[in-house]
Amino acid sequence: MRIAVFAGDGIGPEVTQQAVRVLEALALPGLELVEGDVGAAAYRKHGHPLPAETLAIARSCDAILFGAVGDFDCDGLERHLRPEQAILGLRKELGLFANLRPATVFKGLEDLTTLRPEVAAKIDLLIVRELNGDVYFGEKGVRILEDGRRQGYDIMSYAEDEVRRIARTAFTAAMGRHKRLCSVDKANVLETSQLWRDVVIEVSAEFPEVHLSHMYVDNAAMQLVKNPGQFDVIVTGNLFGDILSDQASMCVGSIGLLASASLAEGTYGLYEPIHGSAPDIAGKGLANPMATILSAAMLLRHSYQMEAEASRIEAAVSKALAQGVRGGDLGGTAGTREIGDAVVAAL
Ligand SMILES: NC(=O)C1=CN([C@@H]2O[C@H](COP(=O)(O)OP(=O)(O)OC[C@H]3O[C@@H](n4cnc5c(N)ncnc54)[C@H](O)[C@@H]3O)[C@@H](O)[C@H]2O)C=CC1
Ligand SMILES: CC(C)CC(=O)C(=O)O
Ligand SMILES: [Mg+2]
Repeated sequence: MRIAVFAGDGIGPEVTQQAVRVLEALALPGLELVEGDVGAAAYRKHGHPLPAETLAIARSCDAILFGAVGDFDCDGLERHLRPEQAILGLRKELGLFANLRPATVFKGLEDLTTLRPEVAAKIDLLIVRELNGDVYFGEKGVRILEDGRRQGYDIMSYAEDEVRRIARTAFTAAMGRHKRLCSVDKANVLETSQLWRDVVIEVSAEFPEVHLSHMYVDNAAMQLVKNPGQFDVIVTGNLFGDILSDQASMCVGSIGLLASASLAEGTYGLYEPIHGSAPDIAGKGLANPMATILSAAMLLRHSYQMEAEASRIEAAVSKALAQGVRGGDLGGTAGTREIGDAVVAAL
């Protein structure tokens, strides 16, 4: 088992350290962890947020455990040197096109979400976000118009094969759950979304057992708060999925709880919390590492088919929460290390 560990910036190293402790506590046979530099930390050391050495480590491993990148001090750098290019670059270079972001309410947290407990309690959804295309990877820049005004632009596009493969991932995920798939787009305004919708409908013919519905993204944002229990699997593009998953995190309690898997074809994957580097709390030992710990569980499940070990980690997180171990993000006082201790003890 050879796993790359890219901790990154801000709270990245703090939360990753706790996830590594949990992996080590499982005494997995042949576990080898290989650290690499990403983000602002890598830029300062190597002059690039995703150095060739880091990419080589990634390619030499079976999976990546990723913390977070981002540092407001780097916001003035040219875009290709900004810390966020590390995660975008890894996703693109490694063909990590399918981002799975599950959101469920842990027992005992129903009162701690921003929704009414009876609304939150029904949440058990999976957001399947396309990760290699959309406006994030289109041509972009700032140009000068004829009248001298500056104009920023980012091209949104999806090719049909890109939609087809993420749709298949989402339908397959729905088959393993409650067989309901909601495709979220903005087809009433965007041509990219109309093609998205047409292709998702084409792919649905391969999955006759799955009930497919469509929803505009603005309505989806509203429905996630009004009645999130209606969703089983949501499939959507890169930008909409990014936004909706942060929103879903608060529907279940905190962004410090949401894990993710970014998968390529096959078993290779990158696993990271959905949150960023949280500069406002970095270095203070306040970050909730549970999202990263749960990402390590997803790593064992998806890249190594270690279902028992993955479930063991998830049960330990659940137990720690049930025992009342709560970070500041959930209104508690437990620090990053203390939460890590509690999860390790609950394994
Ligand atoms: N995959 C990645 O590496 C991502 C990187 N970023 C980057 O992170 C930096 C900060 O971005 P923000 O928009 O502030 O998003 P953020 O997710 O880092 O933080 C948003 C808010 O949530 C809180 N928060 C996040 N994770 C938490 C945790 N584990 N425990 C407790 N509280 C937590 C933060 O303190 C902050 O108040 C930026 O440079 C951004 O580009 C943002 C999202 C993803
Ligand atoms: C920092 C970005 C590149 C992406 C992001 O916010 C995310 O993937 O959740
Ligand atoms: Mg995000």
